[in-house]
Amino acid sequence: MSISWQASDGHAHHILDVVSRGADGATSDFVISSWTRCVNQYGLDPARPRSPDILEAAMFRERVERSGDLVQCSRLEMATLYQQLSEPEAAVVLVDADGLILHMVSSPQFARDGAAIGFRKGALWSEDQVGTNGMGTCLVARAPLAIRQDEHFFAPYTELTCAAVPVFDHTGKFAAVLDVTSTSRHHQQHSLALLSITAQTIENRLIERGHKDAYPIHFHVRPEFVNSPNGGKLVVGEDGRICAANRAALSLLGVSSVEALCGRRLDEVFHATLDELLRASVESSFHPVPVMRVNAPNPVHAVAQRPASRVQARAIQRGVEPTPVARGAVGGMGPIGAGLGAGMAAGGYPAAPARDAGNGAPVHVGALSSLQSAASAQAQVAGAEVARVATGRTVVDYGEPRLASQRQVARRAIARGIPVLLHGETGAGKEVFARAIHEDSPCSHGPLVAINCASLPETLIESELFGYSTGAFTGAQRGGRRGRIVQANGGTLFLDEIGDMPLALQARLLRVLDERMVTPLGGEDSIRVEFQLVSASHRHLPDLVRRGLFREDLYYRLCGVEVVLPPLRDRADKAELVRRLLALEGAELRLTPDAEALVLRHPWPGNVRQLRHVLRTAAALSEDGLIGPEHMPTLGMAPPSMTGMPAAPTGPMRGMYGDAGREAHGGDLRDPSMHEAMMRIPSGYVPDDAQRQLSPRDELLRALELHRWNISAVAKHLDISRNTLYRRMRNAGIPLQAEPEA
Ligand SMILES: Nc1ncnc2c1ncn2[C@@H]1O[C@H](COP(=O)(O)OP(=O)(O)OP(=O)(O)O)[C@@H](O)[C@H]1O
Repeated sequence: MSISWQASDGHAHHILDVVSRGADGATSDFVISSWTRCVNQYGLDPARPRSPDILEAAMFRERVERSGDLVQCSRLEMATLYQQLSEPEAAVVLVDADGLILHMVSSPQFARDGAAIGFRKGALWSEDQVGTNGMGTCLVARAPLAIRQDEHFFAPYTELTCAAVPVFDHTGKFAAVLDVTSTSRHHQQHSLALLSITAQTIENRLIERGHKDAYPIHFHVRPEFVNSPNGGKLVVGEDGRICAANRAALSLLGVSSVEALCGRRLDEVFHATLDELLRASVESSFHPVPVMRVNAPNPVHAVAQRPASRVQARAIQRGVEPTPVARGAVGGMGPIGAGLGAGMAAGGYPAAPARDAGNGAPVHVGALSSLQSAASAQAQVAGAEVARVATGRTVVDYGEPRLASQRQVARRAIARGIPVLLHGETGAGKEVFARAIHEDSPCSHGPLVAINCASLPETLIESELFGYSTGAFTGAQRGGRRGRIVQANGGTLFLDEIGDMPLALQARLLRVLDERMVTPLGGEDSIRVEFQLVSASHRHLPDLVRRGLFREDLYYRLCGVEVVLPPLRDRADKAELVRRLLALEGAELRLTPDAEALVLRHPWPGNVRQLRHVLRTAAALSEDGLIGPEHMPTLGMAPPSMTGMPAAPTGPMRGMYGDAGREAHGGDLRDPSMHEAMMRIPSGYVPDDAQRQLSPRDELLRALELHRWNISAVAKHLDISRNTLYRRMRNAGIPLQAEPEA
C-alpha cells in the first residue's frame, strides 16, 4: 500500500460536483448518499483530508471490555477469514457500532502501512470521522456493501477497496461491522460472500455464548444445511420457550424480528415440543429429523442438542477432560478447530504469517500445552511403514525443495489450527507426509489416528468413526466402543482417501468437524473432541464436488491449506531417495550405474511405494548387495514408457501394491508369493504414458471390462471388498451390469 497524505483536487471537485448535482450516472446511489451526508451532515471537506481519532490505550481497553463477547467470538473467525482471502495484502477488521476498530487481522506489512493512515486498532472509522469508507458507511446502511477506491471520500484512502457486512448480537441488535480492506482493484463479491458467512458464524457463536444453559436447535429445509452458517438456529430454555434466534431462523420461520419470536413456546413454531424434538434427536443419533412448521406446508429438518454447559459437565465426569481450548469452544469451535472453515480459496495461504494487528502476536496458537497434556487417547497409528531417521522423526524430503517448502507451509498451518488437505498420486507419500506434519506439530505428543475412508466397508465406517454404545446393534461389544475420532482427541486425525467417503457419512463428519462433538451410535451423550485435521485424497475433490459426489461445505472445511505432493517422476531428489530407501533395508546395498539409470528414468506410476517395493525385491534377489537391472524384473519387462506397473494405480489399483496387499502378505515383498503377484500383472494393465492419465472412473471401467464385470473377480483383483467396489461404482456413476455366467 502506498498512501500519499495529499488531497487530490480532481477527486474533491468530482465529489462536490456530484453532491451538488445529484446522480451522475456512474456513481452508485448509496455512495452519493454517503458523500452527501459527509458534506451536508458532518461538514467534511473532501479537499481537506483528515485522519481518524485514536482512543488512548486505557479507554480502548475499556471499550473492548464493554463490547462483551463480541471480540472473543470474532477473533478466530476473523483469522480463518483472513486465511481464505486470496490476497495477503488485506486486513479483516471488526468495528463496534460507533466505528471503533476493536480487532484487526492483517499481514505485518499491511498493518505497518495501515497504521500510518490511522488504519489500526483503537481508531474511529465512522463516516463522520473519515468520510465514506466500508466500515463507516456500512454502520449507517446496516447492509452489506463495498466501497471501491475512488468512492472513498478522502483521497488518501482511494488506494483501498473495502467490503463490509453488519453483525447482529444474540438479541438481534446491530452490534458491529465486519470488513475486509485491501489494495485490490477487483470486485469484492467474493469477499462479501465470505464476510456474510463469517458474520453469520460469529452471530451463531454470540447466541450460544449468551445462552449456555439453553437448548440449541438447528434447522433448515435441506438437511445438509442444518449446521451450516446459513442454517436456522434457535435456543430454547428449560421451560420450552425460545430465548434467541439467528437471522436465518427468522427468515425460515417467516418472522420479522427476534423480539417477535422470543418468549414463544417451541411448539408454537414447530409441531413439536422441546421434549419431543430432543427425544427424536437422541433416537436419530443427532441426525436432523423432519419437523413441520406451524403455518408452513413443507417440513424443515431439525436437531435439538443439550445445553453446552451440560455437555461440558458430562465430558468432565466421563474423564474426557475439556481442556481450556475445549472449554472456550463450548458453543463453537475451539482454537484448534478454528481454521476448519478456512480454505474456500483452495491453497489460499498468506505470504507472511498473519498477525494480530497491534501487538504483533501470532493470530492464533491456542492453548497448545493443554492439548498436549490432553493426549490421553490411545495412539492408533495406521499405515505401519514410515521413513524415519535416527532421531525418530519422519523424513519426507531428501533435498526436494518443493516438498521442503510444502512441509513448512503445512507446519505453519497446522500450528494455527488450520486443516491441511494433501493431494497427490497414490504412493506419493501422503500418509508419510501427514505423519511428518503431526510430528512437527504442537500435538505431536498426542496420537495420530489414521482412517482410510476407502478401505472400510460402508457398513462399518459409521461405527468405526463415531463408535457405538452398548446394545447399539446386534453383535455390538458390551460396554460399547470408542470411535476413531474420539481416539484422536488431543492429537491428529488423518482422513486418508477422504474422496471415497460415502455422501451420507460426509454430512455426519461435517457436523463433527463443526461442533467438535461426537455422538456414538445408539448413544445419547456427546463427547467433546479436539484434534488437528489432515486429510488426503488422490482424487481431485473440487471435481468430485462438481459431480455431486462430494459435499462442497465439507470440502471447504477440510481444505484450509492444500498441499500438492509431487509425483516421484517429478522429484529432484530421486537419487538420494533411492539411497535412503536402500539404507532402510538395513544392509549394504548399491545400484550398478545401469540400474541407477533405469531407476532414474522410470516413470514410477506407483510412486515411492512402488519404488520401495521394487528396491526391496531387488535387495532380496541380489546375492552380494549389488543391484543390477536383472534384479528389477518389473522395470525390465518393458521400456520405461511401457512399464510393467499398473495403469495409474490410483484408488482402485492401490490394493495391488498398497498397504492392504502389504498387510496381507506380512509386509514383506521378499515373500515369493508377493513377488509372484507383482509379476502376474495382467497384460491388460500395461499402459502407455497417456493411459496413465486415466480417470479413476475409467480405471474402474477397465478393471470391470477386463474381468467381464465379474464383481468378485474385480474386487479380488483390486484387493478391495465387494462392498467397497459397489460403493466406488455407485460414486463413479457406473451402473451394475449382470455378471456373466461363470
Ligand atoms: N519420504 C519417504 N521416505 C520413505 N518411504 C516413503 C516416503 N514416502 C513414501 N514412502 C513409502 O511409500 C509407501 C506409500 O506411502 P504413503 O502411504 O504415504 O503414500 P500415499 O500417497 O498415502 O498412498 P495412497 O494414496 O495409496 O494411500 C509407504 O509405505 C512408505 O514406505
